[in-house]
Amino acid sequence: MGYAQLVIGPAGSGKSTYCSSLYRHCETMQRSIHIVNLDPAAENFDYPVAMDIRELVNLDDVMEELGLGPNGGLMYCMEHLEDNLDDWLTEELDNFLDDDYLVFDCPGQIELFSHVPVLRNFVEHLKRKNFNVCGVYLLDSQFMTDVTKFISGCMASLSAMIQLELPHVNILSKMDLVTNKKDVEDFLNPEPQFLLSELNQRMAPQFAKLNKALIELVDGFSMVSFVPLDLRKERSIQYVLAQIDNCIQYGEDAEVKIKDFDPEDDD
Ligand SMILES: Nc1nc2c(ncn2[C@@H]2O[C@H](COP(=O)(O)OP(=O)(O)OP(=O)(O)O)[C@@H](O)[C@H]2O)c(=O)[nH]1
Ligand SMILES: [Mg+2]
Repeated sequence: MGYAQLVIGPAGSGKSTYCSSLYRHCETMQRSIHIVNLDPAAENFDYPVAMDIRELVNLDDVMEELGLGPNGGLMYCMEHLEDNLDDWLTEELDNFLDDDYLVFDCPGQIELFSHVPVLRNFVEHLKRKNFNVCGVYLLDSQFMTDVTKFISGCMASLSAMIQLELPHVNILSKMDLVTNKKDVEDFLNPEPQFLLSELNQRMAPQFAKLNKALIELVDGFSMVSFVPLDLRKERSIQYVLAQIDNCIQYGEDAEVKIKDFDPEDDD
């Protein structure tokens, strides 16, 4: 049984930064973790890249040869990945051990969840290869200070959740940039009733019924829950990781390994 996180979320939400911080955290904890780059447009990495989509397909070549722009080119690359699940991906996964923990750093294009089944098929492939997979959805805390942005963030996360049908953890990234913690705390675990009244205040009266339906939808999918992440704090990274590990039932085997270490060596 392998373990995997699929790190998704809008462009610039902090996915790659999260991956590199997670890598460093696990290094300190003497815990083995492998970060995979699934973004054909990525150029600089702060983590050792254990597997790289750019070895399969090159975005610059695709754009030049097919006359595509950056987004069309990226979609082509991802569809190329989808066509190569059975050969390229299977071969690459063979390089890992049975109980390895992989973290997939994905591109941020929203089309990947709304238009094409590539990530869904990618996940299905991982499951067939015996991976326990968790969707880790990052949202930038900068955009979480009022109810309309909160709802639109929830809807984007929900669309990923519905497409992928994975255990799903929502993360509020870049908490170090939040000056007024109270503004954001309102949205970490809000009461549906609070959201509805905020939304009704913001929008014209004719939207009242729609607002109610939206809040019920988001609440019904248990979406209204975000784990804050402050990368400056080891504790915060540890907490987020524990939530995700719990989702993919990573732990029992790991405990055996931790016992192999001499606790005296740790501090
Ligand atoms: N202050 C702060 N900045 C962050 C944090 N995480 C990411 N950033 C910054 O936000 C920008 C985008 O971060 P990335 O990690 O590249 O975001 P991404 O989601 O991988 O972006 P794409 O791959 O383009 O979709 C960069 O300038 C980062 O330095 C954080 O926790 N705190
Ligand atoms: Mg990135």
